[in-house]
Amino acid sequence: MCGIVGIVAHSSVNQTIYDALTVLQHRGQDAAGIVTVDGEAFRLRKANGLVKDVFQSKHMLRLQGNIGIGHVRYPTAGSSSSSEAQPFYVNSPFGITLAHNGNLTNAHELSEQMAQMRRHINTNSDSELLLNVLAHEIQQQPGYVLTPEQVFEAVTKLHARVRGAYACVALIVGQGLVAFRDRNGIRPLVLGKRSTDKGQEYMVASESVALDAVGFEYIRDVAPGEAVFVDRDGQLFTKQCAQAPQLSPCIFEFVYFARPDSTIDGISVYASRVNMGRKLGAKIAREWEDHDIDVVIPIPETSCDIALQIANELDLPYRQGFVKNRYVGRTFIMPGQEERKKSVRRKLNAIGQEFKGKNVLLVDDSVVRGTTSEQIIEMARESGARKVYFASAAPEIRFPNVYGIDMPSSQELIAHGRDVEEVCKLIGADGLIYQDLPDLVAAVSEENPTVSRFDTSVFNGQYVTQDVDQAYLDRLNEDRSDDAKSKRDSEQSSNLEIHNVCHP
Ligand SMILES: O=P(O)(O)OC[C@H]1O[C@H](OP(=O)(O)OP(=O)(O)O)[C@H](O)[C@@H]1O
Ligand SMILES: NC(=O)CC[C@H](N)C(=O)O
Ligand SMILES: [Mg+2]
Repeated sequence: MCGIVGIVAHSSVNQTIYDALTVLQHRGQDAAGIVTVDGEAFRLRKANGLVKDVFQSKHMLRLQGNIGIGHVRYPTAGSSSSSEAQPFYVNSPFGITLAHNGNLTNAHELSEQMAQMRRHINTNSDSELLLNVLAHEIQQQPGYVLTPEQVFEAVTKLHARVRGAYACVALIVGQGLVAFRDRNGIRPLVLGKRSTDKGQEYMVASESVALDAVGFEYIRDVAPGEAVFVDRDGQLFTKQCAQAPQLSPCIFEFVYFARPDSTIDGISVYASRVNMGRKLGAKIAREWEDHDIDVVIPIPETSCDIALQIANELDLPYRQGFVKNRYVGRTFIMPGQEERKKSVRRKLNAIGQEFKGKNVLLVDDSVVRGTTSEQIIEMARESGARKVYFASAAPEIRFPNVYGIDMPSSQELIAHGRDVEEVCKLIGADGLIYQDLPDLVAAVSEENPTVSRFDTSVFNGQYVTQDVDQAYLDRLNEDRSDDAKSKRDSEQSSNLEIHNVCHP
């Protein structure tokens, strides 16, 4: 996952974009970048690292301008090299820079098309390809000033070429800011506004929490397939640019990725997690009628709201048995398995008295590779737990994700090719229970019944773009499994970092 933000304001945007990125940090910890337009020049700062480390005062001072975009990255294509940090830039037409959340499923095809159009792509990032497709389509529009209709036509043509998941924001020098969401609306994107003495200001962001943090008012979610254009005079234009759009948001945003205080497509992430807890609690009461659980303990941080509701359902005490080190980030979105493994014990520590002599039910939002559950169960036993049961608010994850979550290889998923008993044994639990998929879908859609379809591919292998076949998944596995990545990243450490934009 990645986080994106774009702002058109009447005063400097550098600090506001920075602040918005800090509340989107949970979507990507690998790299961060901001581009502003200062007169006719782009100002860019991007590098590997967290927002607080990438931007020092000297960079902020150079990021002048009233219009800008930002990105936090969690790589799902290409490498982790800083040269693939975003936003990406092309100098023609006008000068365009783009930030992308998602993952394209026809990158190979696009790469061939770009070569035929004699457009040079310097990295393996699908986002660089997407920018070049946009640049190509804008290039086809005549004149020196782009009309909103021309921008929308370019996005319409882009939708016709590009497949997969993409929520994007782009700046076009001298023209304005354009943002768009793929025809399935797989990744989230919201639009907000702020009134000032000088007039209206607009902002787009991955999650509504970013609007809240910087004092923008939520207008609405960008619709699937829709494009938003804020021109150089600050006027807002919107248009549906895709054929047969159908909202199908990624359900994993609600399970894990998004912050609980965000609302996505009219669904409160927090409320959906409470519902997940209610439904899973009911299943535990039903299937483990004679259970001997003494206490419910969450695995911080994402599962806390879910576990509290399970405790309520089962009429059991809820205890914070693990303390989270607030200075360690999210484990699952770390780049390699070694790092992820080490991070669990650095991040979580048990409070002995909550475990000693007790039968505990540990609750997590999901079990993906099993990195967390395996170690956490071991820690609970080391702390004296008598029995350790485990509940997952998401069903078994058995299929790769191709839309912006780095789960490229089914072999790395602990539930792939295994039944619940086998997984239970592997993670070392005394009992394991998963949420059922219809219950998960109901938990989320209850909050907005107008959203009837979700991408649930990691659970059932049904990909909403309908273009993902075994050959694609095999190639993904070859390109991006943990082994392939570590080999490639070490080979590419000397990747040329070409940033032909004013760089503070
Ligand atoms: O089975 P695994 O491969 O370990 O992945 C699943 C775990 O990873 C995530 O936690 P993470 O530490 O990333 O973030 P959190 O603090 O938001 O829970 C998620 O909440 C699970 O705890
Ligand atoms: N997680 C994402 O949204 C990743 C965006 C893009 N595919 C990249 O790898 O940079
Ligand atoms: Mg977690």
